[in-house]
Amino acid sequence: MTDQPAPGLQELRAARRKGLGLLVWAFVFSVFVNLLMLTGPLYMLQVYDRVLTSRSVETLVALSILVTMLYALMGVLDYARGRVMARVGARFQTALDGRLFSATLRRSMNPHERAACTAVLRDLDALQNIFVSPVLMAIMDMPWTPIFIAAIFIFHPVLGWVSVVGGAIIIVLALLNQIVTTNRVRTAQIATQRAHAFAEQAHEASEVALSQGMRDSLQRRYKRLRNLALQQNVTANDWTGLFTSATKAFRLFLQSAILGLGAYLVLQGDMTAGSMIAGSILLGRALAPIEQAMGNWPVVQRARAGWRTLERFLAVVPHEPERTDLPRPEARLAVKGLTIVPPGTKKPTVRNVTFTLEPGQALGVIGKSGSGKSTLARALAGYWPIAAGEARLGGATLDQYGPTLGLHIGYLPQTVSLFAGTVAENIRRMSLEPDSQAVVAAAKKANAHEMIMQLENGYDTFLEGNENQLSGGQKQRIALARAIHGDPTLLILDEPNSMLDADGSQALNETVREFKAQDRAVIVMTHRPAAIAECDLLMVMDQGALVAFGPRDEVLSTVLASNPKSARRPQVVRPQKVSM
Ligand SMILES: Nc1ncnc2c1ncn2[C@@H]1O[C@H](COP(=O)(O)OP(=O)(O)OP(=O)(O)O)[C@@H](O)[C@H]1O
Repeated sequence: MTDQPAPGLQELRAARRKGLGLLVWAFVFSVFVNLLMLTGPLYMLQVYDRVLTSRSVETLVALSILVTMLYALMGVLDYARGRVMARVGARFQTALDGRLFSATLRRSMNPHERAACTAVLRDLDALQNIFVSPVLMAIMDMPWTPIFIAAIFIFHPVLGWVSVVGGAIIIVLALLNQIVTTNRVRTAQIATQRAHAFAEQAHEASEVALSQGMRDSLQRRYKRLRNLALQQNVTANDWTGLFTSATKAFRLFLQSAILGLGAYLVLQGDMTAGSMIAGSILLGRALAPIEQAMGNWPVVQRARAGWRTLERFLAVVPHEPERTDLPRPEARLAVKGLTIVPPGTKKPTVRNVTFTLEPGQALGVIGKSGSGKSTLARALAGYWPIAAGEARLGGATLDQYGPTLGLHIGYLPQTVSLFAGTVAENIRRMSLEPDSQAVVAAAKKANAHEMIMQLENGYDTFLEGNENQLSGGQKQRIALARAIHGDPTLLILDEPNSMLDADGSQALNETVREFKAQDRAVIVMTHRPAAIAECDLLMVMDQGALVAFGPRDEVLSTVLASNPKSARRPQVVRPQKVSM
């Protein structure tokens, strides 16, 4: 825990350091690759000044064999450098993948942040991408630019100075490129992300989109977003392209200018023809990294923007504190003054709720739509944070269990989500360790076993996430089996029979009965009378407050049976253990 870097910038730097050893190797390869870049100019120099003057074929052959070998070596080293850089990127990505996934998962509980969470994962890709793009290698080659230009000075000082001025103009173009395009590229990226997010949302809601005649409207909205993104991308590309082309043309011109100037100096007898050709080639090599970096500048800008976003994102998601594993708790739930504020909002939707649930009891929670039942379920399942008050399971607060809370609580949310995987994998909560016995036992308790056996491949039927071949009731039964899997101490079921038929409902009640018999506890949030058949206690909620609590029949008769609308006045019946 103590050796963990601080969230945010320190984490990113620590991830970058993971590849430092390899980066040193890439740099060493770069040194040799750049030295070998001198092969071409030196060959020219020798051919023009030695071979052509001596007319020696043997020298030409010997030089050519040497050059072939040197180029082959350069190719090998350049390839090795590329391989090493790809691995540097892989190390960086691996160092952050797990932490980022867990951080985005935690932030996803706030619906306003979900799109940003997906975007952050893409930011990591953009950062990893820079290691495999040619731009980083071009940056590694840049320190050689002044060395190559210095070598041109050896041929002739005039050529050297022309190269310096030419190089300076190219650097000014590169800086201008950055100044002019940075904001434009960023705006274009944001617009593109918005269009992608909209498309994803539309795909998820394809059922309603296609059945409610929304296709054209959605398509028009998508096209509007795409056109906006396209316009901005085209503008950004135009500017980048302008600078890239200007640089390329100027570099080619400069090479020819050096050649022309060199020819003049040769005519004046100030230098040899070989130096003239070698100088021109050397200038090309000196300026190539700048040109290459400019051509790939959008990759750098994207990565820089990604780095900043990741830094900000990780800084606000602390590391999960390491917790001492607590033993399996007793099914005693003590809730005191519980107030819950949904993530991303400020107003509590459940206020000051107090109650106790003993082992062997089942509690039904009823109330009008929007009264706070699901909010309570989410907080008790450890999904939403508790704003005030506390909830203790077996004497420990929920957060003291850390991630192991899920082992002790089985939670069936109101909206069922299944993952891409087999039925068995879904029931065993996507664990990588198969445990067929526990899976089948959970499915049997959830009355899902027979239904699963009817599927094409039984427990090994592959489900495509939420959009799969199952009916609503079938999904609910599999999700119930997932909640029961691992024999949790407390079972929290939010509208568990909203999609079940009479048999399913009956089986659910049997499961609740079995849980109670094993001295565990169950909480059922529901609108349906059938779901509270096994409940000993009943809680009535209204506008986020507990308005009645006590033995089921007492609460039903005193609060609801008389006048459901009067349920606003608290009529709390003291909790007590109901004899069974
Ligand atoms: N993610 C959220 N962000 C902000 N407010 C929310 C969120 N989810 C629910 N609420 C608000 O919390 C209140 C209680 O909602 P909740 O879903 O807990 O009610 P419920 O009793 O379960 O309703 P239903 O019976 O319709 O499922 C509502 O006013 C709702 O608008």
